[in-house]
Amino acid sequence: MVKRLILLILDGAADRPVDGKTPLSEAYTPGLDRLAQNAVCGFHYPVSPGIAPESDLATISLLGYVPEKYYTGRGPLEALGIGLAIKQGHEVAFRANFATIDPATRRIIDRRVGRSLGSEEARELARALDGMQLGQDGYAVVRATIGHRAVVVIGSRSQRLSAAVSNIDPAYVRKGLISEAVKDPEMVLPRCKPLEDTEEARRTCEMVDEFVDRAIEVLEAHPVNAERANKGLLKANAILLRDAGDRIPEMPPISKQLGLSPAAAIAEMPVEIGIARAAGMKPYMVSPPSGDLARDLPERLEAVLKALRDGNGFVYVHLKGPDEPGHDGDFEGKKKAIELIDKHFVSPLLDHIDLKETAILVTSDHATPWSLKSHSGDLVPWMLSWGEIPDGPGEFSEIACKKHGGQILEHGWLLLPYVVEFIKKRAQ
Ligand SMILES: O=C(O)[C@H](O)COP(=O)(O)O
Repeated sequence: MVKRLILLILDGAADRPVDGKTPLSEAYTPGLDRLAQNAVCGFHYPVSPGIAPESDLATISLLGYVPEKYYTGRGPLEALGIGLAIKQGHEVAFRANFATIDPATRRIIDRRVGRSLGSEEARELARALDGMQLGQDGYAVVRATIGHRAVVVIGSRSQRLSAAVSNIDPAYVRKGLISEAVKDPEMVLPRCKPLEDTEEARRTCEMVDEFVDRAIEVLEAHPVNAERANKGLLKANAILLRDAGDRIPEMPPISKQLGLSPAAAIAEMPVEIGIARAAGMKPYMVSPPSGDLARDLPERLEAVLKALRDGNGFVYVHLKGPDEPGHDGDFEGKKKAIELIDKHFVSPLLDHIDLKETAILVTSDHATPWSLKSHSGDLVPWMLSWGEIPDGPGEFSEIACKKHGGQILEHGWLLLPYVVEFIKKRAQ
């Protein structure tokens, strides 16, 4: 009988075959191969066919929550992940990126400052922007998170604001509350557009534009950027805002949804920590990604083992590794990230669990094809490994799961119910 289920999400690991190969299919993964001896596998569209989701939307869907019903934007989840409360109606939270632009033309040179901004540098820059006064009684709260990433809250002391505003980031376009990755975006810093015909949305856009414009001046003049320029590094002289939201999603606890409790989460990025909190999971905190997977993964593994020892019936694990090389068009880097996760996480995990009692569901939140350098709406493979399953595909990849033939799910939110039902039926 399954006493516990581990959901392992390899961020961005899924890919689009080129010459019949993907980083997953080419990676050396003895741990995943062991899981694939006793497994079923298939595919899912993380949200719905044709949607190239961001990680947060895809993860909420994969945890079994229908986005149209629960999703309220990435900004509030990033804020929740770092313990920043939002005053609903008077504040709007955004996911932000420090970026490099040409201030004269507003052309975006690099949306992530070349992934070269240290978290301490980002904290100094955030401090220079935090508390900025906007309009009559507006303000900005700015918190750096990991690397070039940040959370920005735009607020007004007396007036109501709205999250129905466009992204100040061309890489993701807003369609209602969700954002989708844009293929070959025009890399120019846009102005904010209200997405509803209300005074609140117009007012919020005015404050967003004022913040973004004044941030360029402050960042251009900041000593951190003078130092970076002297070292020949890209300046972090702009801040991109996206995925506005004005409230935390109200989601029923996942342990109730699954009938597996209690529920725990091991996640590296603020947004997934925020999702875990919103879903009623206990986060087992780990240090932020250092850029060295071999150094970080043992700590992640230890946190998972502690969550299992503590008696959690559902453990959600979200490992960031493969996504960034996918965004950077780096096939070898993505393959290497998968191999390191296998070597330092999956393989040693298997030495500590009994697959007769612990089932493991491995998947990816979305595809980040290295050939596209962005998220895509491609089908994503999933694999359920459990000792009671007599055989399996023998390896975990888009190629192997296609050959093995398995359930294709139109929406990611169908996956966990399908897996729980599969286990129940087989256990009878
Ligand atoms: O790495 C992240 O924070 C996201 O998953 C991708 O966001 P980006 O496109 O701004 O890097």
